[in-house]
Amino acid sequence: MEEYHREMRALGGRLLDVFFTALGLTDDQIAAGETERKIRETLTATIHPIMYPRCPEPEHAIGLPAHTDSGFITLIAQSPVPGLQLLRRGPDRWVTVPAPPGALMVVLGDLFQVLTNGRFRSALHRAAVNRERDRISVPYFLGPPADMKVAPLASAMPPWTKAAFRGVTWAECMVVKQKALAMGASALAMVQVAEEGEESGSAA
Ligand SMILES: O=C(O)CCC(=O)C(=O)O
Ligand SMILES: [Fe+2]
Repeated sequence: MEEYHREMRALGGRLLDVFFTALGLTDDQIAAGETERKIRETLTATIHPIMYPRCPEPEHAIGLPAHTDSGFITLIAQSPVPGLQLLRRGPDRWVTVPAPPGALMVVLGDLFQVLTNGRFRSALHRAAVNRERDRISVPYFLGPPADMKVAPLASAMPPWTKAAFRGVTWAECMVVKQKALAMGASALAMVQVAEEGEESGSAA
């Protein structure tokens, strides 16, 4: 288990660097960037295995309702039974993710959207059940320590853009999410910085 943690955390760190590179940062900037380094070095992980039993009426059931994850990156290992679905936009439709043996699914979470000032978006996903086979999914949630404030990275914002989100901790993000759920609102909209002339998106 310790080895799994070590390897998955290291993979998470490497993926963060891949995304930082995609944002336009050079290797030197990634190595020298204090926030980038802090984020990589303090990554915390939670494993939350789920077993979805086969279901006689899958069309009337859902394994896990539509949601976005709250952390930075989720790495999902799953039994070779498809069930994870992603919402594809325009036209909106649920797409089932293939489940080849040994593959890991990478899902971006809300705090990664905040960190990259919306340049990478958290993915709305859900889990369906099926009639024939049980399915096991082992999501590995990577995020910041619960009390670290995550705000848009300066390196993710070209000089002419403003921060679209205020700083928020993972713990606060979960509270905002519960509030959003109760109000039928979007959690990210609640931590969004209002444009001039707009009402504030504060959760308070
Ligand atoms: O069943 C799955 O693969 C998805 C699990 C998931 O999205 C979650 O636990 O947040
Ligand atoms: Fe999820």
